[in-house]
Amino acid sequence: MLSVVPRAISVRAPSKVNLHLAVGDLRPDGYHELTTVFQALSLSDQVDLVPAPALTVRVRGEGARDVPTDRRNLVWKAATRLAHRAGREPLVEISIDKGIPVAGGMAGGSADAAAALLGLNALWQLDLSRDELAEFALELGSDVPFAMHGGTALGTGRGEKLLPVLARDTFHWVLAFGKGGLSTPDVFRELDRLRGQGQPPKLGDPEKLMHALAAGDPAQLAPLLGNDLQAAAISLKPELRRTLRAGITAGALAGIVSGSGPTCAFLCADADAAVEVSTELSGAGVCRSVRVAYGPVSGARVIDIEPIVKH
Ligand SMILES: C[C@@](CO)(OP(=O)(O)O)[C@H](O)COP(=O)(O)OP(=O)(O)OC[C@H]1O[C@@H](n2ccc(N)nc2=O)[C@H](O)[C@@H]1O
Ligand SMILES: Nc1ncnc2c1ncn2[C@@H]1O[C@H](COP(=O)(O)OP(=O)(O)O)[C@@H](O)[C@H]1O
Repeated sequence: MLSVVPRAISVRAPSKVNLHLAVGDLRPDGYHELTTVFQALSLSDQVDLVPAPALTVRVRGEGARDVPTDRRNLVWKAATRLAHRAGREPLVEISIDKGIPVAGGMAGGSADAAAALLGLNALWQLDLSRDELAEFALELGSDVPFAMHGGTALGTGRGEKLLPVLARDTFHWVLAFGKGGLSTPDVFRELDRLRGQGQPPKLGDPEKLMHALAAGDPAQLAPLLGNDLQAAAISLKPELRRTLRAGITAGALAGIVSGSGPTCAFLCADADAAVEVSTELSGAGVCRSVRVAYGPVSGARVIDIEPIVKH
């Protein structure tokens, strides 16, 4: 009998932007209750997995120097936990090609973790269901379940309770990467501090925003984008104000800080407008680099399997 065993697997892992990020109260477990609308974007990392004599993580690309290659890397955690569950050693080399900015509020580490879970499930032929993988995903981080899910989704709880949201057509974005990153816990802590002083006001519910998504109308969506963490990110990095202004001056419909920042995401009228905004923003000297992207795209997906056929 012939059986096909994967020799190497490549997984594409998308970034995300929070179109709406309402932060509720701090819970006893140290997390905040969220109501968020995620959109998965075409800006991605690629994660390649190949059997190896020992667990090894390699990182290249955007911000690679700032990414740990030991047990602190989320893919390392994904591999050891999945191997433990399967009763085997995590003998795999994981190579990450980063396109997503590190500590940029675009969930790059979460994307890689989701990719590793999906890729190892295939490489080790574990046959775990999406629901079983989702449990591992949440243990690795609040954003990892969405990185597996993709598309456009409403997230509640820590952001892990996901419901798909209808988004007609494709939305076009320009992303301005910040100089340096921001730590997610620091930004949540700063929001708690600002709220202790009585500001900023909290976002309402995302109902209107979801109508605009269903209509596929960027002009209708633009004024409804909102992020409770934005004030905290700006408080820690005041130069973000200039970046946000520069994107609007360059012709974007709206700009927000992506998640905990410091990446700024600008919604544009269409693909041509996004290219124009990105060119102008690149010349404005208000950020480290600029990319165009579109969404929604699917969650982490196996894009290539190199098979060994066994007799
Ligand atoms: C803010 C968001 C918005 O999508 O993304 P990023 O901007 O970081 O990408 C997420 O909530 C981040 O998710 P993720 O980066 O996976 O965070 P985790 O590792 O789970 O948590 C890191 C820390 O962030 C804070 N945290 C995170 C999620 C949450 N619902 N409440 C929190 O207070 C906690 O201090 C926690 O210890
Ligand atoms: N595979 C990974 N890619 C990027 N960062 C990682 C990874 N694994 C662990 N990290 C750590 O997680 C931190 C947050 O990274 P990242 O997911 O890129 O940002 P954010 O939480 O802002 O979306 C980084 O500073 C880095 O130390």
